[in-house]
Amino acid sequence: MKVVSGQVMQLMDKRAIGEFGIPGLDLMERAGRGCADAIVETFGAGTGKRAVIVAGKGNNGGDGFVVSRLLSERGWDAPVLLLAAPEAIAGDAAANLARLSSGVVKSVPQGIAGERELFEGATVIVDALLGTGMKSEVSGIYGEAIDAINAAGVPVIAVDIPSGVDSATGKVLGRAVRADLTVTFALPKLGNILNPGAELCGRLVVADIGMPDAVVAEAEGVEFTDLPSAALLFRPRPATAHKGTGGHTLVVAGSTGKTGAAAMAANSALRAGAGLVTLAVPALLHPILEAKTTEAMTIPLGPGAKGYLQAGALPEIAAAAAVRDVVALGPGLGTAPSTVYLVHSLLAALRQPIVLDADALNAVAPDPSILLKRKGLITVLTPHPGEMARLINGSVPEVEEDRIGCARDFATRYQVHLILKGARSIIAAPDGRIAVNGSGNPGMASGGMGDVLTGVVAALIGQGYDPFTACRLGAFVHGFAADLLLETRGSQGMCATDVQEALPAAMDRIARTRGTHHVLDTDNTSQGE
Ligand SMILES: NC(=O)C1=CN([C@@H]2O[C@H](COP(=O)(O)OP(=O)(O)OC[C@H]3O[C@@H](n4cnc5c(N)ncnc54)[C@H](O)[C@@H]3O)[C@@H](O)[C@H]2O)[C@@H](O)CC1
Ligand SMILES: [K+]
Repeated sequence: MKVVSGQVMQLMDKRAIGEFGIPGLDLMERAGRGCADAIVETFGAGTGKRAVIVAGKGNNGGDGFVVSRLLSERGWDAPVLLLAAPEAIAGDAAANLARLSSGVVKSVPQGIAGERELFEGATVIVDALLGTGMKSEVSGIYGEAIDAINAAGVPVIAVDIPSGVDSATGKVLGRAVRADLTVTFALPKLGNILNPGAELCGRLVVADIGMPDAVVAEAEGVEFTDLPSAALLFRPRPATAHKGTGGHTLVVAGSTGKTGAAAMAANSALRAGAGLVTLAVPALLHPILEAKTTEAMTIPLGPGAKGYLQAGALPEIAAAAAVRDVVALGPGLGTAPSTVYLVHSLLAALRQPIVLDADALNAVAPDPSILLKRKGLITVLTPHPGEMARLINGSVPEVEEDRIGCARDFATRYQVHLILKGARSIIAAPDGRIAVNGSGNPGMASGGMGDVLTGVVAALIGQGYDPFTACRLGAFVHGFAADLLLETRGSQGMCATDVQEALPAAMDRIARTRGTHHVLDTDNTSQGE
């Protein structure tokens, strides 16, 4: 599903009105109806129900006026608190204000401090203060209103986006409404899917406001991977499948104390559908990995009694890689200088697709330009924010400040695919395409999860998925396996091997979801695909 910034959505609104002749009033009517429908669906018929609409002076407030009118028609009591003088309202919003019955609107240009009793006993508060037109930090009467909404102890429905959330970044500008449900229009905005905005939205519903398909198709945006989108990416196995169809993944991993990383990457590749997996490890650790793995084949690398890989292992690894479809490089490798040298040599020597993680990323970080030696080949990096910070010679806060920008800059500059991990992982392609992953939960904040992801992405590339799809689908499958575990086991104490074992069920659920509605999208099933 496509996701756009608020600014792009404003341009889309303009195109719909200017080029396609759709009256702005119609768009506003459908937006308000989408909200009113969601409210009635959630809270039921109107008798005795009261929605308090807190409206700002722009079109977000205009949507709120429509909500008031439509809820009144359905028997609700739907008073409006307008944080402006009625004369300050213009355009479509003014037209909708004029359609409200007398006594419904209370204009409070001085703020809502004296009006809080209106919230007492309300069924729901409708936040129609600020939408995509928010320009600056929220303060003054708008800030007080946001605080009052959050303090009321009443369910909150946000119109388009919780007021105070920047629709382009998901950041809170000063303060923001915490909503239980957000009804957004035509397409989600970036602020609806990026944290902290995503969390402040509560459940997200995308209402169809009749945006022309061409406007949606031509809008600049990013992809969001939810369950139905993942199902469209997923290719079920053909009936004639054999182990060759699943590809052969080579995992180069492990050092003393980190044999688990090697085992998880290999086993996760198998659980993600790799036909064959070979695990190449330091010879000293070979007996341990032989015991830890069953289906994976193993190669003991390098003579000598070192518990880590050394530069001399290059020819053996290159020979092994030459007859495999993809190489996963990094889990548990350690940072011995000879291992770092080996990683550099492998990057220059191997022609196969490589998925780099963990210590392989640390080996690259001092001089990422080594990645340019692989220009034209498939290279995937899967850094967490700490590894990403090292790759850009910056800090974690710098990475977190602009996760999309950071991932896109690195991917385009070094011509790699990249998964920047963390809640709502960002997937970036060398041509600048971006996807945001919609699966996963806080239970995944434990060691080894990255090794599982590496195995999954490598296995998908081995199965013939193009690298961008492998990254999108891999990130989704990984998070979704963890989401399935929530249903039965909760998030506390979730282990990476639990996620590894849940991968087949996750992929099965994804396969069976084909053709169903977007998780976030109850009103509009296929826009943006
Ligand atoms: N034709 C359209 O453009 C449509 C717009 N729609 C709605 O319109 C919204 C956008 O409307 P607008 O562009 O009028 O913008 P908003 O209604 O989001 O807010 C703009 C108003 O708030 C003021 N403002 C901006 N930042 C502020 C701050 N930090 N503190 C206090 N006041 C601030 C601005 O000066 C302006 O008066 C969307 O989010 C959506 O809800 C929908 O009705 C669908 C159609
Ligand atoms: K809002």
